[in-house]
Amino acid sequence: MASGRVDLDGNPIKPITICMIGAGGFIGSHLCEKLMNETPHRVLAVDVYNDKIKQLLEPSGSGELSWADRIQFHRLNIKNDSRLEGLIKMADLTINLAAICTPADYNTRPLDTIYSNFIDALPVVKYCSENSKRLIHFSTCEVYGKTIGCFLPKDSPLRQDPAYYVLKEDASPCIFGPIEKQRWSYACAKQLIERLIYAEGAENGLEFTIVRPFNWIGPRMDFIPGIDGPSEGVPRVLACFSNNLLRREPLKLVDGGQSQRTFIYIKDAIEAVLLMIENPARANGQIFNVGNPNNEVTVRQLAEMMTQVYSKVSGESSIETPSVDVSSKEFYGEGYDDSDKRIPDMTIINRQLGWNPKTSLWDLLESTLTYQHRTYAEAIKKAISKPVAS
Ligand SMILES: NC(=O)c1ccc[n+]([C@@H]2O[C@H](COP(=O)([O-])OP(=O)(O)OC[C@H]3O[C@@H](n4cnc5c(N)ncnc54)[C@H](O)[C@@H]3O)[C@@H](O)[C@H]2O)c1
Ligand SMILES: O=c1ccn([C@@H]2O[C@H](COP(=O)(O)OP(=O)(O)O[C@H]3OC[C@](O)(CO)[C@H]3O)[C@@H](O)[C@H]2O)c(=O)[nH]1
Repeated sequence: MASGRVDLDGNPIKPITICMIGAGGFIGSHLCEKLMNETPHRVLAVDVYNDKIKQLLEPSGSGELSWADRIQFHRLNIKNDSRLEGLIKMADLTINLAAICTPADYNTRPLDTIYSNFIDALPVVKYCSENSKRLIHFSTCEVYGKTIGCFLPKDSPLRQDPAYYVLKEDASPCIFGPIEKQRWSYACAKQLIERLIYAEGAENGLEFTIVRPFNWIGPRMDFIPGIDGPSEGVPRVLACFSNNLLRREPLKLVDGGQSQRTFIYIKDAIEAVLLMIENPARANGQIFNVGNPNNEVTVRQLAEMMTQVYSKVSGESSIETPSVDVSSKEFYGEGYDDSDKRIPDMTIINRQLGWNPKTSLWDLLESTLTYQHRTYAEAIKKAISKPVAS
């Protein structure tokens, strides 16, 4: 059955079945929503949790794109579940999103991080290769590590030259710190699984696409400590800063907030993934940076912008001391290190898929912080007003 939709080359797009591993996470939940709302594809959603896709698992309305029979949740841990191979065999395409991917874990739980990002991904690659199934694997921009430019003297004019900092899939080196900086356990595991997938493509004909996300952010990212996640948990920066703003606490700037990041709105990024899904001839064998080079800020600037935007969407004035500096050792513990700057080169994704990001940092923060405020402000107020047990 054709869906009436056409790919970038004008060919009809046939509905397919996708085995999505890690479908219950931040990116997975947005991808499931997009696939259910805008395409006729079926999803076998695999995860240990489903809270973020609950709305899709309820019976849906009628109509052409009704998702009632098109999404099926399979609660399983891919570490140790023999059902995985069967699900991959039932699908035309597997998308692997499952991973430990919060920096607070990389230096404190390096073994879990390496197992999750390398060892646990091995059977997925093997089953896809042995059963001639297409694989879209989620890697990370962290595989680039640090820029070449950061090793130049602080006053070197070459630091301004894009050749020293723009990150290119087919040219940039992967530069990690020493082994005792366990921060790099994640990047290194992701790099090795990329190399394995690439080798399966070269030697055994695996049809693969590797995605390197550059700080995708938006609603449903991670958790708010003490509300829908552990009180002592440390999520990624969007949720850390959201939590501080909701609780009217200063935002914590690690090592002065000098690191630079480019942030992309999750909805822009999901458009790119859908193009990969529906244009296999253009996406197979490729490694894609997916980010927004126009949205670069230092973490300090991000904190300032989030503070302003949150004031606007919540109607609350900001606190007297909006941010404080904290050392990385204090915040993350021993073995933390950081990527200095992350600007994605967009040549390959532009050439293959004609994709470009659209949403400015201000606009994406406005919609995301509106969501954070609506979702969490009341719960935080209640939690704060509860008397502490003596
Ligand atoms: N969000 C970003 O900006 C970003 C940036 C770089 C890379 N990535 C990569 O994209 C992928 C998805 O990231 P995310 O932000 O959605 O993270 P997430 O933590 O929200 O989602 C990961 C999901 O995988 C599930 N999972 C983990 N281990 C599992 C297992 N053994 N069995 C079954 N399910 C398991 C988790 O329960 C979770 O729902 C990850 O591979 C991550 O490394 C994301
Ligand atoms: O309260 C905080 C929390 C963090 N920081 C600093 O912000 C920078 C970004 O941190 P974060 O978003 O948590 O993570 P990274 O960008 O370093 O790494 C992610 O990038 C992609 C991915 O692979 C998956 O999402 C992941 O590894 C950083 O400099 C922190 O130190 C802060 O100042 N205050």
